[in-house]
Amino acid sequence: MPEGALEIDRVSKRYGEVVALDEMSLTVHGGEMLGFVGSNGAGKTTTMRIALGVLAADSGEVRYDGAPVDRTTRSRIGYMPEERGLYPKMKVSEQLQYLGELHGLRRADAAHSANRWTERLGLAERREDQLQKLSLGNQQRVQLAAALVHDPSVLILDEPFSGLDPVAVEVMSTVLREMRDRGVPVVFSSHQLELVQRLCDRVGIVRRGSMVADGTVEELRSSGPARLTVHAPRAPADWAEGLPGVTVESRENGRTTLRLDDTADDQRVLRAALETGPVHEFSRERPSLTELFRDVVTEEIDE
Ligand SMILES: Nc1ncnc2c1ncn2[C@@H]1O[C@H](COP(=O)(O)OP(=O)(O)OP(=O)(O)O)[C@@H](O)[C@H]1O
Repeated sequence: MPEGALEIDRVSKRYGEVVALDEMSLTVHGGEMLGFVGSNGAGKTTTMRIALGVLAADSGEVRYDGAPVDRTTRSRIGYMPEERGLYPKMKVSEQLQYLGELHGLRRADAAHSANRWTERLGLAERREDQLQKLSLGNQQRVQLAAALVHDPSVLILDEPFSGLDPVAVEVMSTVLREMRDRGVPVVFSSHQLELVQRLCDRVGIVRRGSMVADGTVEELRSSGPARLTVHAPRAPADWAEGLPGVTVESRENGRTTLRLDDTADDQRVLRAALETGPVHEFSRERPSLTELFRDVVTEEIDE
């Protein structure tokens, strides 16, 4: 059972004047699924391509199981590129078998694995079709099969869920969870934050080529600002103004939504609300991953 971690250690990369990665670091442990999120151009694809070795870093190191990734370990990686790089005119099963052999499987094992994955991913009926005759969603399933056909020890997937229908999303999610449960480190990029929040053990948020937040969804959520909803129907409009660490986000029908930073004291807020009359609701919520992400992106725009 594969158990090694994939480590990306202070990797930097420039394209001419453009700094694509600036000391990017991330670790995915065996048996862990990491969601890699960030705005367009933040550096996700560049990181993954460097991890796979199709692109060279200017500095930094990529390790698997403690050792720098070399040709042998590279062949143990299953990769799903963003620009789906399969042969349009080749038949599905031939293509998968060929890729399996390219990764070192014997012909019979590659054929067996190609059959197994096409069956598993609902492509059994399409094995003899040219890839280009398949719908885009089915082509994507073939791409996943191509990443899996050699039974990889590491899985790196660039936006594997984009453009998939809900059934295909479930198939993809189940397969990725299974790989994770078998001890494989799984990392995928996505802009579908609810899906990332639901599936991933850990999330890394990347901004301008560096990791700016990394942790379990719960850790990230508890590190972000809390939100408080207070229903005090008799409170005047300005009741929460001037409370330290508190920003009023909205107010509607006597219900005020407040954002609390680390210096805010929620009990002081409660006392201030009670001074205005009855308080029917006082509930504290942590931000969703979408809100955290928006905060990071907003900071980027503000700078
Ligand atoms: N071949 C290239 N030549 C020049 N600049 C590039 C090249 N590839 C990427 N870049 C630049 O590097 C930066 C990082 O791009 P990258 O594709 O890694 O981002 P990303 O996070 O994957 O974005 P997206 O979510 O849009 O896929 C961007 O500024 C991009 O314009």
